Amino acid sequence: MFRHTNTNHIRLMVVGEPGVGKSALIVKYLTGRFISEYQSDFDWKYSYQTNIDGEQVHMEIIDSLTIDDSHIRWAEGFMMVYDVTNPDSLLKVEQIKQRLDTVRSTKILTMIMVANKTDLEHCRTVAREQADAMAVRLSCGHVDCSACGPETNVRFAFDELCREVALARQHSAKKR
Ligand SMILES: Nc1nc2c(ncn2[C@@H]2O[C@H](COP(=O)(O)OP(=O)(O)OP(=O)(O)O)[C@@H](O)[C@H]2O)c(=O)[nH]1
Repeated sequence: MFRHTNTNHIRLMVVGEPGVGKSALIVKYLTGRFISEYQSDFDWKYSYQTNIDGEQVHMEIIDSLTIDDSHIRWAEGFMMVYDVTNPDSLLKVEQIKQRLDTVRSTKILTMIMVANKTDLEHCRTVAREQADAMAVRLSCGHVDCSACGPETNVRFAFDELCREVALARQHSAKKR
């Protein structure tokens, strides 16, 4: 899938209400480790090389405290994170989507919704059906994750977003 693109350089942004586990998910993806308390007084841009579907991919990932317009224009793919124990964080996803739509000239956004903290299933207050319905409304994938659980789902979420970005590039290249 990636070989049809001009470059395997992909720019991602992870967004969501404070405390949903954005930094924890990124660090888990990059290092395979869960860091429970993460100092987050700054915006961070990570650079990471990995192999997806047999191809080398170089990605940059922004973990931002504030959702800056320049970052929204910079990113090609958005990971919208909510916390399954915090219903407000799900509502925030829709608000952020509206913000992204306003800042971007196109309504077609490459994004994935991530339900984080699924290790706290016993504390879940977000109805799975409500979140699934939102993912359908926003036309995006929806993945369960836990930054302190197995690495597999976290890896799947980031890799899947990269695949979506590569697909979106192919579609826009065909239109030209
Ligand atoms: N149980 C559990 N706790 C998590 C998980 N992910 C993150 N946390 C905890 O949630 C808290 C917030 O995590 P962060 O990664 O700092 O969240 P954030 O979204 O980056 O927060 P801001 O930087 O404030 O926007 C920390 O105490 C983490 O240890 C998870 O999957 N499960």
